[in-house]
Amino acid sequence: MEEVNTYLEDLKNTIEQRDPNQIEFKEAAFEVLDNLKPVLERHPEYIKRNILGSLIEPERVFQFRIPWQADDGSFKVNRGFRVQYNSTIGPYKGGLRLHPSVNLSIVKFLGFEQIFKNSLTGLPIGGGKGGSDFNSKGKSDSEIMRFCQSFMTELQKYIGPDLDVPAGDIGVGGREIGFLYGQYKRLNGSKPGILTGKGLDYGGSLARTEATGFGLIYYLNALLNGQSDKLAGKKIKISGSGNVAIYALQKATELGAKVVTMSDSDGCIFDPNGIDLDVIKQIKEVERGRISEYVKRVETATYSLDSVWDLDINYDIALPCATQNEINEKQAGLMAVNGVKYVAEGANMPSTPEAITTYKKHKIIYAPGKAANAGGVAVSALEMSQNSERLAWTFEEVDKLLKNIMESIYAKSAQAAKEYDLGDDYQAGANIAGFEKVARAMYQQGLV
Ligand SMILES: NC(=O)c1ccc[n+]([C@@H]2O[C@H](COP(=O)([O-])OP(=O)(O)OC[C@H]3O[C@@H](n4cnc5c(N)ncnc54)[C@H](O)[C@@H]3O)[C@@H](O)[C@H]2O)c1
Repeated sequence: MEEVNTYLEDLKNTIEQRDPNQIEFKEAAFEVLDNLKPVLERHPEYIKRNILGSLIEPERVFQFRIPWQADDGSFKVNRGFRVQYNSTIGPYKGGLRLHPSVNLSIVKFLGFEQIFKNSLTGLPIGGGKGGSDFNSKGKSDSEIMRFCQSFMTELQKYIGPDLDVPAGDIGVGGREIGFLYGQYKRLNGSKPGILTGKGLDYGGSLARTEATGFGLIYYLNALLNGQSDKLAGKKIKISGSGNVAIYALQKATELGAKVVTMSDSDGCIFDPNGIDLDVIKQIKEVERGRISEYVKRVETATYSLDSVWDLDINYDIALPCATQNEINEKQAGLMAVNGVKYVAEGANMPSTPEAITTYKKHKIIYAPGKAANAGGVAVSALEMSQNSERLAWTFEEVDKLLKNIMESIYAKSAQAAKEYDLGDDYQAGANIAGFEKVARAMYQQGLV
């Protein structure tokens, strides 16, 4: 016990000394370290081999500049990253994020989370992440294309179908993946296995677009079943209106729940009758407009500049699907007042540590992103399988596998929580179940 505490404290001090300013990375790493205490008590050999010392340090980090030309002829320069975090159980796998907030701390936190998430899927994929501080808002298609071409001109030196396979994340959807793939192909020839989230016409998988949102709802459904509860009739708040949010809305509505809010970085909408999927898809996927447009088309809805999480209404389930640290302690407290029973994260780390403590205090059941949003990377791995086979599976085949994977992630997390006597703590359950596979593999591979 004493040995475990000392070991974990030493690791935290190491992180603090090496990267004192990496706030998001420290938040993600400290959470995992705290949750792994009981595992280390059972497995002193992991301390002896310093498995966690290796796990917290990325195998490799690339940082580079991305010069590109704007439509007005001016020369711009952004900063690009790729963190190859851990390849113990397979090639590095994880998305690329384009957002002005992107820095090394954010890419490292996402890459670190990805190790456990990918392990939980049961598929042979390691953890990685990348991105740039490029702001897509207001950019023309040509500017996006020139930026993506320049990004890939550097990134292509570090990736490969059996080495590191990036995908989309915030700011990187089908359009960006198309431009990135096109540039990769110009430089290296046709290799569909180099990226996932590709268009269906050039090696993409059916159901990849829907995967994270659908997967979130499949996980939630399994969680509710485990509590002898059901999704039909539940009132849900969703934040965000991007890829994850839209397909979570679709599947939740199909299964009989009512989603009453969505948002973007400007504000949020509230529609007591349930958000209209077709209107959202038209605004966000076709017109690439702002969410405020919704109230011009749907009479029953209202728009406000507040965060979704400050809206004082009664509801049952919170699905944060926008960005990291979007829910603070006060907003988590409001959830308890509003009668929320479950929080399942579509986004990565959307709840601050204080918010998570508040959920637990009020017995709100909490499903962390690394388990609940693993559907995207799971179908990305299925896209890699299809690319290797030179085959394309049907939507139904992929969707069925996705559902099985999400149910098994819930079952693994619940089983780990039970095994370590942690009750309904699915956060610790996910961290432990994700870690155990990677730790066993690292142990078998020796000094890695
Ligand atoms: N796309 C995937 O397959 C996938 C998989 C796993 C996890 N995620 C995570 O899900 C989250 C959303 O990703 P996405 O792919 O839907 O991105 P996206 O770019 O399609 O959508 C992001 C959404 O969040 C909103 N948003 C961004 N910052 C905000 C803020 N500060 N306040 C309110 N809204 C804000 C944007 O307006 C947009 O609606 C991210 O945390 C991402 O890492 C995505």
